[in-house]
Amino acid sequence: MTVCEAPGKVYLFGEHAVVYGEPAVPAAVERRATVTAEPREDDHVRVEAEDLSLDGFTVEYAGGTSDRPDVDVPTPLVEAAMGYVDAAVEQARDAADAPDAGFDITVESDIPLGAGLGSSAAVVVAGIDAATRALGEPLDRRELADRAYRAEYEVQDGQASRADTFCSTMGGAVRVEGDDCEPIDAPNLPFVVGFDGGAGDTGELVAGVRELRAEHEFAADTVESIGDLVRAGEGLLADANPERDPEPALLAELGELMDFNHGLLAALGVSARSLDAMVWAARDAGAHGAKLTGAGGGGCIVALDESDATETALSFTQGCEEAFRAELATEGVRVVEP
Ligand SMILES: Nc1ncnc2c1ncn2[C@@H]1O[C@H](COP(=O)(O)OP(=O)(O)O)[C@@H](O)[C@H]1O
Ligand SMILES: C[C@@](O)(CCOP(=O)(O)O)CC(=O)O
Ligand SMILES: [Mg+2]
Repeated sequence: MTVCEAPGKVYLFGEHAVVYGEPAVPAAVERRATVTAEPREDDHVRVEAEDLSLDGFTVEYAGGTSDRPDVDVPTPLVEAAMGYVDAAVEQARDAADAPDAGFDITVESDIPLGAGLGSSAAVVVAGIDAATRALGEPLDRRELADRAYRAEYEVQDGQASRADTFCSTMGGAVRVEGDDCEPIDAPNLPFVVGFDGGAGDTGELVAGVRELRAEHEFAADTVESIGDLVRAGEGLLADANPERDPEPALLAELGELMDFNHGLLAALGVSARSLDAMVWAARDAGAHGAKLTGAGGGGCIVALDESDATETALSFTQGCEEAFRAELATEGVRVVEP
């Protein structure tokens, strides 16, 4: 039995625009998906996903065709859920040159689903790592990140960047621009997350931006402007001392860029009333800046605040179901049981 866990992430800046080749800076946070992989005698894959609905469910299938789950879960949820685990298993089989390998897989996660914290990437990264290790063919981190990206790319119909999967694999803050992915030295930023209890459909939201961008030059310009602000943000991070707590002036400047980034994402149609409400609650509470994180449509916002004011204000904000401090996960994917 092999167990691996991989972190979720917040976007400091650059989601959506990163899909079109602009740079983005996500940072891994200490909320993890844990995947257990146990090789089987046959070629079946049995998946237990405890967190996918109130009751969780178990599904067993061979060669990618899902049987009925054990409990009553709507089929689209099962299909949506199985997509990522299925793609991770396929990548592991391919990497280990074991096309008929079967597994018992268990997924547990404290990353809210579809909320912009990269639960899909964490499940795929931990899944491929656990399954390849279970077959005695561990991958180095770069290859693991690459295979995890390919899995997300497939499930999201060719609409995925390398940002989430690279960040979850490496941990810490990273910079992604097209195929170019590098860890960056960043100071420990005081992230506060607000979660509206809901989710957005990543594929649909990405497709919406794609259409807007194709239709209007000003939407394409908006995407480019996001790239410009990411470059400005990177410059600020590069000048900061990663060993020290960030200076108030740095937080103020990063916060201003986050506010700007949220405005541009809202212009691209991916915010939501609940996300805007949480962003404003954070700003009113004195956060340096706040923005939605991830695909949007519902889910999470991220704010910068070293005091407790934002977390407290969010916890009293109508529409915010959970507010928490998100510590930087300096370690990416890791082995819990070899
Ligand atoms: N605990 C889990 N168990 C199984 N699958 C999961 C789990 N968490 C996330 N997933 C998969 O990831 C999908 C959500 O990914 P996505 O829509 O990209 O949102 P995000 O990555 O922002 O959380 C879920 O529909 C499911 O397929
Ligand atoms: C919108 C996007 O930039 C980020 C999606 O993040 P999440 O899956 O919502 O956590 C898509 C991508 O980069 O693949
Ligand atoms: Mg995702």
